[in-house]
Parts: sequence; C-alpha cells; structure tokens
Amino acid sequence: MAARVPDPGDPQRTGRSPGPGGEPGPYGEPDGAPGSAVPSEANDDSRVAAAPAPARVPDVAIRRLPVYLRALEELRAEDHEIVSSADLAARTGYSSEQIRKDLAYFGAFGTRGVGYRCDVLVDRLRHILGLDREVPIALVGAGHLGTALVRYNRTRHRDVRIVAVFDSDPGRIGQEIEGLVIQPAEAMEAVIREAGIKLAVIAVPAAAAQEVARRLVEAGVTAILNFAPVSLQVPPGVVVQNVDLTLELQSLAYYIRPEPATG
Ligand SMILES: NC(=O)c1ccc[n+]([C@@H]2O[C@H](COP(=O)([O-])OP(=O)(O)OC[C@H]3O[C@@H](n4cnc5c(N)ncnc54)[C@H](O)[C@@H]3O)[C@@H](O)[C@H]2O)c1
Repeated sequence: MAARVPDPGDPQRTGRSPGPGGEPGPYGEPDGAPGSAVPSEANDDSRVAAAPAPARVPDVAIRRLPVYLRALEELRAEDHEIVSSADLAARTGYSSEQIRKDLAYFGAFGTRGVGYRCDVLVDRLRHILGLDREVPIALVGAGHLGTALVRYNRTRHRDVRIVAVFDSDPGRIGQEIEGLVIQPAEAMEAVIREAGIKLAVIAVPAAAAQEVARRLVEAGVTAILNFAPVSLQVPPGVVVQNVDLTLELQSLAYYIRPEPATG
C-alpha cells in the first residue's frame, strides 16, 4: 500500500502523487525522523494535555499511530490498565524504541519504568488522529469494490464513516447500500460542500479517477484514498493514499517464487 500524509518537503505537497505502490509499506520501515525526538517514557505527563503536534512528523510515524491505537484498544478490552512499549511492540511488530520515538513526537505520555496508561493513550491517539469525532467520508464509484467498501465500513466503523456514495450509472443511482442511497455523480460537489466532507474514497475505473479527484478537490476534499490504479495529480496540500491490490500481490509473488532469483 502506498500512502501519502502531509509532510513539509514531501513531493505530495507539490501536487504530485506517486504511483500506486510507489511508497514504502506501513510496517517497520525507516522513517528519516528528525534528530530532536525525545524518548517518550521519560516523563509522567499523563495528567496534562498532550503537546500540540510538532511541525514535522514523518509520514510513516503518522501511519503507525492507528496500528498502535488498535493494539491499545485490544489491550484495554482485555482490562490492561498500564501497558509498556514492549507490550505494544509484541502486539504490533514494531520495536519498543520505534514506538517510544513515534509517541514522543506528540509529547511524552508515559512513566519511565512503568509504561503508559492504556485509556489515556487511547484518548490521546484518537485526538491526535482526529478520531474523537466522526469523520464523514464520501465514496465515488459504487461498483463491486465500492459496494464492498461501503458495506464493510458501515457495519464496522463509527469514527471514520462513509456517509455519502456517488455513481454515474443511472442503474445504480437510487439503490441502497447499508442504508445509504447512491446519489448521482452530478450531486457530488454540492453534497460534499454542504456536509463539509474533507475525506473521500475513489473506487471508479482508472480512466475516470483523475477527473473525479479534480472534482473532489474542487468541492473541498483534502484527503483521498484512491483504489484506482492510476497516479493522481492533486494540488499542494491535498493528500492521496493509494491502495493497489495487484501491486501488493505481485510483490508477494516474489516470496513464493519456485526458484530464488539470482543476480
Ligand atoms: N474489484 C476489485 O477487487 C478491485 C481491487 C482493487 C482495485 N480496484 C479498482 O477499483 C476501481 C473500481 O473497481 P470495481 O471492480 O469496483 O469496478 P466497477 O466497474 O464494478 O465499479 C466502478 C463504478 O464506478 C462508476 N463510475 C464510473 N465512472 C464514474 C464517475 N465519473 N463518477 C462516478 N462513478 C463512476 C461505475 O458506474 C461503476 O459503478 C477500479 O479502478 C479498479 O481497478 C478494484
């Protein structure tokens, strides 16, 4: 999966988007973190407000936060009150050092030698990610993939929630997916503006994706999850994250090839 998150100096800010699969994956890659980061379990500041996010947090650190959040929510559901970075490392596959460093970008949350208060860290991470409110999402392209995405999202997620679905096929318009009526693509801009939607999913054929992206941005969308196998051109400040199943499978094919590659 390729991912783009805001990051000064990032090519995406110039309005370019990498092709699908053109970025490192979310698990365990180096992040080029600035040298000013301070290990996080050094201070007990769990009683005070989290420090505001620093100006520059590496893309990959941001992308690890939801992984930590999921692990913490699992631990909390298992009645863990305090967790160490080692506990989180065991759940996520990231190193304790990596986890402490990532959290330190947003302030120190833990107590040295003790760990993090699970409920406090869950709240902080949800706040940092903007998930302490429902994030409304628009999806464009209610075909095979789009329909599956809406079903999955609407039955499982409350914080990041698809609230509007659009398609250009008259045969699809007016049909329902999980209680959402598919709206005509012509209504996209007005509905997105009216609802203040900033995040959208593109699940249209590749040939239609760039124009859909342009219209989404025009309507005020600043973050796009793109499933179409095409590199989108977007203005500076708009974030595109690409998901390309085929590229993921093709790279995995390397690990099951019959003969080790030579040279
Ligand atoms: N199906 C998969 O497993 C899968 C997996 C990964 C990626 N993708 C990619 O996701 C995209 C969708 O795949 P799919 O299999 O769901 O295709 P699909 O043909 O089933 O659905 C595409 C939908 O987009 C709609 N559409 C076309 N142009 C539009 C426009 N301008 N505005 C609004 N709606 C428009 C079509 O009417 C259709 O309902 C493709 O780019 C595909 O390559 C699909």
